[in-house]
Amino acid sequence: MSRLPFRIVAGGALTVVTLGSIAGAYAYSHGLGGLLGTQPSANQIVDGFEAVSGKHPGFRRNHAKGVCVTGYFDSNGNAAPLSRAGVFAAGKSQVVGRLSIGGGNPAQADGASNVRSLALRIVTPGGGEWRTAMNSAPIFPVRSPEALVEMLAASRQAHDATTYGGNPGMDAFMKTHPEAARFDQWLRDHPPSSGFDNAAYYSVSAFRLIDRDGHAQDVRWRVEPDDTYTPLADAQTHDTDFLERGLAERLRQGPVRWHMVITLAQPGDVTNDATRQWPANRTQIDVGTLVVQREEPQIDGPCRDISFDPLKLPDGIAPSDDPLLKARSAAYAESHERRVHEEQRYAAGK
Ligand code: HEM
Repeated sequence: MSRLPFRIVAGGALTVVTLGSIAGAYAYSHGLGGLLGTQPSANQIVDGFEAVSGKHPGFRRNHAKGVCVTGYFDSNGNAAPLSRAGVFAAGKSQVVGRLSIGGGNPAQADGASNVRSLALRIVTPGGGEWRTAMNSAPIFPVRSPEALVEMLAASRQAHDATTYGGNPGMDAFMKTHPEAARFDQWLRDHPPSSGFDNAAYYSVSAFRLIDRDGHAQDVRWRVEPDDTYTPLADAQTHDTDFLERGLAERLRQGPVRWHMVITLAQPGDVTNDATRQWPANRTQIDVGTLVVQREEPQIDGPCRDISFDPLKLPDGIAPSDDPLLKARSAAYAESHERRVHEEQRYAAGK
């Protein structure tokens, strides 16, 4: 699904433009599960991505366009009292990551994307492993997989409507899901960054840190760039591939750094609703520095076969009750299964 025609046809209907963009990134089909109000299966979800974006063998079914990165995470030890995970002990852990844009089309134009993403696999010297996939928006448009199914069905109608005029599906969705307006407003207030290097990336969902005595603290995390945020320039909106090119140019000057910051929830803060941010006065702890030293094409780079499953967590980090997490884990596994099989068939000449 190309987002550019959608933007043009949608014209002044900014709500539809921005939601249409994220819907492109998280598209489901009209799966039976969604229609019946039950959890959609991973198969239905991934079939849905293919229905919206077309089938692109060997590529991720969402966030298909991206680049592999490598480097390390240098923990300063500040989170060690809160979590027994080895990654938070002071010292360095290896990182293989991926920077991407949403959507299932690997040839999508960068200029049409208003959300950037960063996925990390962090492996400690002791072998503990933490995977996280983050977006440049701190909230998500919907709070449940069922609502996501509805939104994506609506976005599909809106996409079809680019050909036939009007967007009744998305208008109807916005009426029944007013929570999605928060995400829409956030995108309007925060133009996308001019590069991969100068965006912040957020866990969106809440997680729990578990200390050595078994005490749990609800948290969210983000990485804040050392590079100064600048908004996308007008000329970039017409540029298909500036993100990877810009990152390669930036890395020629030296490593790119982000500070990892953990936000501590207070009792009563909701942990099962990714459409809501916590109040701004919550305690924030800088827990270390993410350093990206190198980028490589995803086609044969070290991130190619990794599934950045948000539930692949080390001892000391646990999931929250956010219902998006299980749906994501299942869908990422199904997408991974399909693309790795396709690679194998291609390699075998079948
Ligand atoms: C129920 C909600 C969601 C579903 C069904 C979903 C689905 C998917 C799928 C199928 C992939 C491709 C996985 C692969 O082939 O390895 C993917 C990638 C990704 N998703 Fe989601 N997603 C959801 C929510 C989110 C949220 C809330 C975030 C932000 C925190 C997010 C961030 C990402 C990122 C960064 C990637 C790219 C990972 C990589 O580089 O391999 N997703 N998503």
